Amino acid sequence: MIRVGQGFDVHQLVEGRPCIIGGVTIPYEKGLLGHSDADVLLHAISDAVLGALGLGDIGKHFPDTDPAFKDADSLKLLEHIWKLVKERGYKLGNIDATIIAQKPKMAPHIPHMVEIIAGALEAEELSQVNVKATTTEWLGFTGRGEGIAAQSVVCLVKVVL
Ligand SMILES: Nc1ccn([C@@H]2O[C@H](COP(=O)(O)O)[C@@H](O)[C@H]2O)c(=O)n1
Ligand SMILES: C[C@@]1(CO)OP(=O)(O)OP(=O)(O)OC[C@H]1O
Repeated sequence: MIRVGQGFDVHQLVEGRPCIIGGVTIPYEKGLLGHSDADVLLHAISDAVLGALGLGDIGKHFPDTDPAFKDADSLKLLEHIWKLVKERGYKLGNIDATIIAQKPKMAPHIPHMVEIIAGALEAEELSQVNVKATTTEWLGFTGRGEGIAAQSVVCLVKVVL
């Protein structure tokens, strides 16, 4: 039995915030705005995982009106979601994700993001986690550097005992 989910998220780029993407703090003049640490990639992955199991979305589990999640570490939120996956008897098949950003350059940071995500989702091998980046060729809100988007697809596999 396999289950598939997809996730999409956007956060605004502003001055005075850290730029945390995929659990990695990327040196950049701006950072992502949100109630949590605004890790747009981990949010897209969280939504994909929740979607695969029919468990709603990240806002349902961690409301942005709840002070408990102010400046929350999105890796911790993903780890909590992963417990729900394991409780239901699933493990990671594979995950594919795309960061949509004109700047900063993601490529040097992607191997570190993959390691972090693979750790949180208890991947058996790093090839189960793929992270990509693309610009939008200066077009739209991402192209103008107003924000960063991310999307993800995840496949979960039922553990056979
Ligand atoms: N923020 C980004 C965007 C892109 N990359 C890498 O550059 C390649 C070319 O991007 P295009 O949008 O021109 O297709 C892309 O395949 C990524 O490897 C990046 O590192 N950071
Ligand atoms: C993560 C949460 C909760 O702190 O806040 P944000 O950082 O605003 O992120 P978003 O992707 O808008 O939705 C989920 C929120 O409930």
